Amino acid sequence: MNALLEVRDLDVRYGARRVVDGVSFTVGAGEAVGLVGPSGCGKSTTALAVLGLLRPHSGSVRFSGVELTGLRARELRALRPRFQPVFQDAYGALSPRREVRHQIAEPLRVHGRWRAADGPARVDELLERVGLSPAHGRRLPHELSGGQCQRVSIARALATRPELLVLDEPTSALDPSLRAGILNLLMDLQDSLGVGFLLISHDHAAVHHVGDRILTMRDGRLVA
Ligand SMILES: Nc1ncnc2c1ncn2[C@@H]1O[C@H](COP(=O)(O)OP(=O)(O)OP(=O)(O)O)[C@@H](O)[C@H]1O
Repeated sequence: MNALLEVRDLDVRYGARRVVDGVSFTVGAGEAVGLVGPSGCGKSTTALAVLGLLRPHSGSVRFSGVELTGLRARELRALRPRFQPVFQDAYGALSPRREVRHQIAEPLRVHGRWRAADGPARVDELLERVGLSPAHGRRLPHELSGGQCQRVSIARALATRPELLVLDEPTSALDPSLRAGILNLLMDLQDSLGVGFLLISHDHAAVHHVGDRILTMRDGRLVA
């Protein structure tokens, strides 16, 4: 399997404090890799560095062979359609006053891929892909459940047909009854779209459910 994402000797510090210490791992094309560990061990910081949203002190993050550390914002933006984040607080990540179909379309507009002729059908297809219907697209976020909001976030992340999703605690804000639905959706998307995942969670059961491979982090280091 080709390494889609290759992280080598990642070292991230907040001021003098080293929070990620020599972390190395890969995610292959279409592979689901789980990153687990207790609260505060550095998982979210690793995710931010992988997404290019936080500059590491040292180390390398390569996506599809391209070194992300030190890229200019414009260069990173050009790659962004290929790897997309999904965060824990799906409701907070959505604008409260816009119908969700417009929010799903947003990455297409931002990256110049929106076409009036087939854009709306593409949004409906994305809604169905995540287990919602086109009618859900006409709702505002507060008219959806937490699980449905997370599905909208995932649909939006999929709009540009990314090869990798970086999901940081995507089920932690949800009722246990809704968690399994989202985890099953992720496995279904991996099968049907071939999209790879880096799935970050403190919930071992969730990550074991979905991950082809599990990385365990403690105090900023990978321990297994
Ligand atoms: N912006 C920041 N400035 C300073 N310290 C930070 C910052 N963000 C996180 N930290 C600290 O870095 C450490 C790692 O945080 P991080 O959020 O990466 O851990 P985590 O494993 O994702 O935990 P959680 O699941 O609780 O978010 C924690 O001790 C945290 O308090």
